[in-house]
Amino acid sequence: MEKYEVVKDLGAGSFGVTKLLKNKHTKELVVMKFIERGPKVDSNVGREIIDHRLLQHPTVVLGATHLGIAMEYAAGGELFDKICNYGRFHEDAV
Ligand SMILES: Nc1ncnc2c1ncn2[C@@H]1O[C@H](COP(=O)(O)OP(=O)(O)OP(=O)(O)O)[C@@H](O)[C@H]1O
Repeated sequence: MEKYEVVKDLGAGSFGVTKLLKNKHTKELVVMKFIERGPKVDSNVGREIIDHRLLQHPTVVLGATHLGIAMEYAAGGELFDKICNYGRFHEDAV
């Protein structure tokens, strides 16, 4: 993890916090979801890892205190907002 610097916190979900990281050398952006090791790592987390594997093979990092799931950065904003705006656009068109 020393290769990366935190750009910003993206948000927090039921399991942990998600941060945007930048590789200090290549400048590549990556998203990492940090889940504290312990009881929170349950079958729901397992399902999330399987879901990510179906989309794109994730890098799962096991640290001393946290489980990390690395993802591609989706920079286009919130999917929820896009779906709501899509619905509004189609209502207006009718
Ligand atoms: N790959 C990503 N690229 C860009 N933003 C992301 C990415 N993954 C998560 N985020 C942002 O981080 C926030 C928190 O994500 P996280 O996966 O921790 O929780 P969630 O999916 O919103 O909630 P829950 O885990 O409770 O279903 C998201 O709402 C989203 O705004």
